[in-house]
Formats: sequence, C-alpha cells, structure tokens
Amino acid sequence: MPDKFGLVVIGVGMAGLNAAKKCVNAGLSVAVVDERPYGGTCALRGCDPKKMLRRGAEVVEAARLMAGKGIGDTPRIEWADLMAHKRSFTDPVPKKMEGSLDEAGVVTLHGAVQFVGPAALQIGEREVEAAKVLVATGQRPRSLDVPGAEHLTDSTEFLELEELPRRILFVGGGYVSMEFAHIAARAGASVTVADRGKRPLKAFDPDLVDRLVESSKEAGIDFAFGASLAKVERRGGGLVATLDRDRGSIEIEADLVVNGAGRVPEIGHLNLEAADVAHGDGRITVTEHLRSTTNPNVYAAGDCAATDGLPLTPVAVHEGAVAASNVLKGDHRTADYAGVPSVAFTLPEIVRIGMSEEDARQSDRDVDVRFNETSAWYSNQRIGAKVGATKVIVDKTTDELLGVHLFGYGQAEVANLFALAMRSGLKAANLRRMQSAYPTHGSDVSSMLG
Ligand SMILES: Cc1cc2nc3c(=O)[nH]c(=O)nc-3n(C[C@H](O)[C@H](O)[C@H](O)COP(=O)(O)OP(=O)(O)OC[C@H]3O[C@@H](n4cnc5c(N)ncnc54)[C@H](O)[C@@H]3O)c2cc1C
Ligand SMILES: NC(=O)c1ccc[n+]([C@@H]2O[C@H](COP(=O)([O-])OP(=O)(O)OC[C@H]3O[C@@H](n4cnc5c(N)ncnc54)[C@H](O)[C@@H]3O)[C@@H](O)[C@H]2O)c1
Repeated sequence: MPDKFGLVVIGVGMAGLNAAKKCVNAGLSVAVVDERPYGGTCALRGCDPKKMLRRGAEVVEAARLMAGKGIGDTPRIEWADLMAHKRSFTDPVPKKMEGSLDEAGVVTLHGAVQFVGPAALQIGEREVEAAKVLVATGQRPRSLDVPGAEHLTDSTEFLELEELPRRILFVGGGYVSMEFAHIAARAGASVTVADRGKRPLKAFDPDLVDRLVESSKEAGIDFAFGASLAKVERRGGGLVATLDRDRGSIEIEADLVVNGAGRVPEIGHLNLEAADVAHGDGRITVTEHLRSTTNPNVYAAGDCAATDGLPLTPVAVHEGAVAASNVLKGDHRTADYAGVPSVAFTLPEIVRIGMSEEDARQSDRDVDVRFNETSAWYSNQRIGAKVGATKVIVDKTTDELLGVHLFGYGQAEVANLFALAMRSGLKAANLRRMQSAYPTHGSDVSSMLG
C-alpha cells in the first residue's frame, strides 16, 4: 500500500523547506524527500559557504587597502583553517534542518525520486501518493561537453578544496567564477577568468563591470575574453586548457580548472513524462500560480521552475511560499519579483536591481540616468578604497526608481534600502529625504540620487 500525503515536496532547499513548513503548519500532511543531505544549494553548496570563505578575503582586502595608513603587515589566508570556518556552518545544516522539519511534523524521506503516475512517486522501494506534489529540485552545475571535461572542477567541489592550488583557471565569467576568483586571488592563488563574451557578469551594468574588471586586474586576476573552452589536457604535473578565440586558440596552464559556465535545472531524473508535467528549456512550465500547465496536481518553485524570477535564494523562498499558499487555498497568489536585488560578491561587490540602462532607454519611459563616480567619496576614502560608482535610473515624469546599479564596498547592504523602496513603491524623492545614520554607506544614498 502506498503512503498517502496531502503534499510531497521534492527537494529540501530554500523553496522546498519553506513550502513544507507553511503547509504542515496549516494542518496538511506533508512529506519531503531529497536525494542529498537536506539543505539545498544555498546553505550547503552556494551562498552561505561561499560567503564564509569570502570573509577571509574581506579581512585581507580591508588590511591591504589600509596598508601605509596605520595598518602594518597584511594578514594572509590559511586556507585549511578558513575551510574549517566554513564547515563550522555547513556541517550541522542537514541534521538541524531535518530536526526542525521532524519537529514541525513533516515526514522526512531520503532517496532518488521518480514520478510513476500523475501524483504518484517512487522513492527507492517506497511508493508514495500525494494530493499535490511540489517540485523544488533547483539547479546543478552545467556539464561542458569538451575533451578532457573529466579534469574540470565544479563549484561544489571548489567549496570543498582542502588546499588551494597555485594556478587556477575559471571558465565562464558569471557569478560563480567571479566570486570564487576574488576569494582565490586574495588567498594567494594566481587566477585567470576566461569568458566567451567580451566582459564578465553580463546581467550587470557594463560601465560598472568595466570598473570591476580593472580593479580585479589590480588584485591580480587575469582575464581572457572572447575565449571559449575547447579542451583540457593533463600535461606533466598540471592541466592545460585550450580556449578558442576568433583569431586562433590560446593555451592556459593551471593546476585547477573550474567550470563556472552556468547551471541547469535538475529535473532530468524525475521521469516527468509519467506525470505529464511539461517542461521547456530544462525548466518546469508553470502558470502564474506556479502550477504545472499540464498536470494540476503538480506545482514547481525555485530555480527549477520557468518563472520570471532570477535563480536566487530570496526568489526561491518567495516562490516556495507562493506555491504553498496556492496548494492550501487554491490558486490565488502570484509571485512578485519587484525590487529583487542581485549581488555578485566580488571585492568590492556589484549590485543590480530592476532595469538595465539599455532596457530603460528602450522603454517608453522618460529616463534620467544619475551616474556618480564614488571612488573619492568619504565612505571610500575612510577605508582606503579607490574604486566605486553608482548609477540610478529614475523615471523623470513619475520619479519612480527603475533601475539601481552599484559598485563598491558596502553596496550589498545599501542595495537592501533601494530594494525595499522599489518593492514598496517609494519614489526617488522619498529616498533623498531619508534621514540616515551618518556616516554610513547608506548615508550616500541621497547623493547617489542628486
Ligand atoms: C556557488 C553558488 C553561490 C550562490 N550564491 C548565491 C548568493 O550569494 N545569493 C543568492 O541569492 N543566490 C545564490 N546562489 C543561488 C542559490 O543558491 C539558488 O538560487 C537557491 O539555492 C535555489 O533554491 P532552490 O530551493 O530552488 O533549489 P536548491 O537549493 O538547489 O534545492 C534543491 C534540492 O533538491 C534536491 N534534488 C534535486 N534533484 C532531486 C531529485 N531528483 N530527487 C530528490 N531531490 C532532488 C537537491 O539535492 C537539493 O537539495 C548561489 C548558487 C551557487 C551555486
Ligand atoms: N551571488 C549570487 O547571487 C550568485 C552566486 C552564484 C550563482 N548564482 C546564481 O547561479 C546562476 C548561475 O551562475 P554561474 O556563474 O554558474 O553562471 P552564469 O550564467 O552567471 O555565467 C556563466 C558564464 O559562462 C560563460 N560560458 C559558458 N560556456 C562557456 C565556455 N564554454 N567557455 C567560456 N565561457 C563560457 C557564459 O558566457 C557566462 O558568462 C546565476 O544566474 C545566479 O542566479 C548567484
């Protein structure tokens, strides 16, 4: 006899966890299942471990910026100890998360899952039936189909390195590569980032990215643009990556080649066909209520769902909550993606919220682009920083904040002020009039809007 539940959630990451808790708290019988230890990408293989490692780089960088300004010897990263610092956070996560689900009354299952009917699942030997299923299986690193791909290291493996190799090549100049490159460079590695495009971090403002590229070079990071990975070979004691460019190929020697060439939704092994769950471009096709367009028993949320939301943790949490509301009360709630900040945690960080300058200019809005070179501003001078710029795009007619682009130390926190303002429909004038604590990075906001 199969076990029966009101809701089965596949994937215990940010989207799944939040949906399961919301539904069980409302009285539904809920089971969750994951094929890996509970926690998902963000807590175990993404945001949180990455930022634990970044802390080491932040300390080194802060001291470097103040060298000759009252700070003596620059500290150095002890990689194994920094990894232990990371594990002090990540190691307890699966047990804690499973404990909190058990305590809430969620049935916690483990194993690979397959659909065997419209709302029937096979989990190992066990058959489970559900009134509703939420697919929240996230994404995994994209495999690169090149000779020697077996020599590549993915982001999950990078976050587990016991020793940091001396020479590291990052393939792909997206979030993963740029963030890891900045950490590795501060930890003393010799780092190159290669991307097939003409600049890294395509989703961010090009004027700010160009500044980031220059400051990254000063931090010792080399770049190869217009370069697409063709093969990786083991030669002697190291690796050699061949990258194709318009005018011939180049070879880069490294001890480690990291695949940062993107991520793909993890829905391939679910046997979605058995449940008639439609998918396109690798993501589950959903309605505005996050319900499968072809199977009314199934919802999807987070990175694996084809929505307008970016593959980011706050979006996964929000979509998990929206899907749970709809499971509980029928389809009534839609996701709201207004004012979601996206930050690449390079050193310093770069931020985007809302529209790009290009999109704003191409829209029918009358736009005012307020650009500021902030490198000489007090908040940068105080910490010895020599880079920084901001671009805020405002609708001239309505004074609405359309797009916010920030580059500099402290800007990831400043982003939250803009995000709140944009999500709440506040105008540029509201932020200009804000009485902020002084002197803080936040107190620069009114000048950014000037
Ligand atoms: C290196 C890195 C750094 C990142 N940094 C940030 C950041 O700083 N800020 C930010 O907002 N976002 C960041 N992200 C993105 C963020 O981690 C994701 O957007 C978020 O975790 C998505 O949550 P999710 O619940 O959709 O999926 P996930 O957290 O990926 O959870 C999916 C779960 O499903 C399970 N699963 C998959 N397939 C199956 C199956 N067939 N059967 C059973 N279980 C299955 C997986 O094991 C996993 O536990 C980062 C990502 C990476 C890789
Ligand atoms: N701080 C954060 O919020 C954060 C951090 C990491 C990841 N993420 C999420 O994960 C997603 C994936 O990030 P990512 O960095 O893996 O991918 P990405 O899509 O951001 O970047 C991949 C890059 O690789 C390049 N590329 C692809 N194939 C290549 C090849 N063969 N040779 C050379 N370059 C190649 C692409 O041009 C692109 O610039 C992001 O969209 C983001 O939403 C977020």
